[in-house]
Amino acid sequence: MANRKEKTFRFIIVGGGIAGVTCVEQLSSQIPSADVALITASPHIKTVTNYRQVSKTLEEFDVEEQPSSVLEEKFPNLTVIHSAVKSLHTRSHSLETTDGRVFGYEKLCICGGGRPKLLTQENPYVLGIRDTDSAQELQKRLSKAKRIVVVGNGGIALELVYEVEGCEVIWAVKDKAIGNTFFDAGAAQFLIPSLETNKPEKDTPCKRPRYTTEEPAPGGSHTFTADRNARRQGSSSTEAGSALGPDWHEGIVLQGSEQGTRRVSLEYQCEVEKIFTSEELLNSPPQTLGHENGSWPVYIKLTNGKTFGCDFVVSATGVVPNTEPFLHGNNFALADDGGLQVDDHMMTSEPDVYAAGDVCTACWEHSPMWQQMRLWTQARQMGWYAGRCMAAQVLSEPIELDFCFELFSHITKFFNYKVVLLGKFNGQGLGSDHELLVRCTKGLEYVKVVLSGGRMVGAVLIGETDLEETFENLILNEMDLTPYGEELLNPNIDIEDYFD
Ligand SMILES: Cc1cc2nc3c(=O)[nH]c(=O)nc-3n(C[C@H](O)[C@H](O)[C@H](O)COP(=O)(O)OP(=O)(O)OC[C@H]3O[C@@H](n4cnc5c(N)ncnc54)[C@H](O)[C@@H]3O)c2cc1C
Ligand SMILES: NC(=O)c1ccc[n+]([C@@H]2O[C@H](COP(=O)([O-])OP(=O)(O)OC[C@H]3O[C@@H](n4cnc5c(N)ncnc54)[C@H](O)[C@@H]3O)[C@@H](O)[C@H]2O)c1
Repeated sequence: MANRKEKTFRFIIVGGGIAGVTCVEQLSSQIPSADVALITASPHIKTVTNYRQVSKTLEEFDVEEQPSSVLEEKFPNLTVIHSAVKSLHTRSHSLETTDGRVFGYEKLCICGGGRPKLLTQENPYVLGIRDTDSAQELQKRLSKAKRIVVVGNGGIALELVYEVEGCEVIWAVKDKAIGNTFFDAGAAQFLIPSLETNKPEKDTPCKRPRYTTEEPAPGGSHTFTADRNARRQGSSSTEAGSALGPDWHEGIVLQGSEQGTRRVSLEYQCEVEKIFTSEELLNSPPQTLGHENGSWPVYIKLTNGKTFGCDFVVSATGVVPNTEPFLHGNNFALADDGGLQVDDHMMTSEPDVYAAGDVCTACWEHSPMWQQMRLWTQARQMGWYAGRCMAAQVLSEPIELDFCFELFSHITKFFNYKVVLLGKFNGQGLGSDHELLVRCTKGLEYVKVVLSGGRMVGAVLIGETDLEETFENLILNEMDLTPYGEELLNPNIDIEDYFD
């Protein structure tokens, strides 16, 4: 490295997202005298506000973008450096930023997050959503759009197709049902009517002790149209805000160029074959257009043979860890998903280098009820725990894997329903060695329990079920539930009293 070290810090944290900021807060509170630097490429930092511990492992909070001065005022020994890390030299314990400065560290934590795994990087009509800028770009482009195509079947796609109004949405999913990263086909079936209306239909609980689903035919499609006024009546009013947080879409207007209804057409079990610009289309065989006219700026051909013209494509196809600047010349072990492998102390394979949040992959032997998903909650938990591990090492204190990694838990909202996911909520990794109990009341709630060897190992709770704490306890206690059988989901039994 040509440049000399400007300063050596005891701790450097890279990344001003939830993982990095939480790590800084934890370290600075535990060792207030330590010199800490936060190096971040973004002008603002993300902080957790209104934190609420819902149960032993479930937590809820808001995410706010704030100026970094807020953090510096709180922690006098903290220096925030607004620049991107260009290269890391683990042997000399130093890193270089894009503005040519070099900083030394005793301990480093990489919290560089992830970036959208776009269908293609080169096409200006293909958008990804990650931060405030990309959300604002989406809002701007949407305001002039008549039709968009959303590709992907995870969190962003679920939120987007529900929120967009005044613009036709073609939603292309690889799977047989919607929301494959969070739900199975049964939950998807429960949610689908919300695309047409938000009015809850009052039915009596229908207990479905064994699980059955009706799947769309391969390559099948469905169109859902919602009445905007009906939807407004059903939804509670929300204040607009500028921060991209768990309710990121509530801070921006996702309104297309037309007034009125929401219209979502679902294309199941298909992927993207090709994306054409209108110029490229001129040079392709005439049948490529299908029933489309040639006046859209971009066209997308799906593997089910259909071609759609649209104003732009949203690629909601997951994230890739932001590892590039840190790899060259170093010897990091990478996981299959491209993340920096970390052990049960959030340490990477390089000495004195830790990692947390979306950039890392948890490679310790997980608790049977936990799995990594790239979520705000886990970014916060990992950042917090990485800070504790770094401090513990410096202070020569022992530390054990935190309890939050015992049980996977996530609380969120999809299609205006509260959604709680616990443990192996989709029977992940259980093969055929599990059974499901399902209770479903159309428009009101969907409760699914995953049982293995008579014990509850996971649950999906959609709606105001109020079951999260009891089910969390049943999973953590590993209680044999065989004697209760299907009574477990009997709506006429107050399950809390049952297990008191
Ligand atoms: C639209 C959207 C909605 C979401 N909704 C939810 C939700 O409802 N619930 C939920 O739990 N999760 C949600 N997520 C996931 C959640 O945002 C992420 O899991 C979480 O933000 C990851 O935090 P992080 O700190 O690891 O990374 P990030 O928030 O990505 O932060 C990374 C930071 O590192 C900085 N950085 C990157 N490279 C460098 C470099 N070379 N040098 C210096 N700095 C660098 C970046 O500028 C940034 O400040 C959503 C994600 C998106 C995109
Ligand atoms: N409420 C929430 O909890 C929430 C909301 C939004 C986003 N998030 C998180 O933000 C991150 C980004 O969200 P996301 O929706 O992009 O990712 P995701 O991982 O949730 O979903 C990605 C989806 O894209 C599909 N996919 C991948 N490659 C594809 C391809 N080539 N063609 C078609 N489909 C493809 C996958 O099957 C999957 O359905 C994720 O970590 C997600 O968990 C969470």
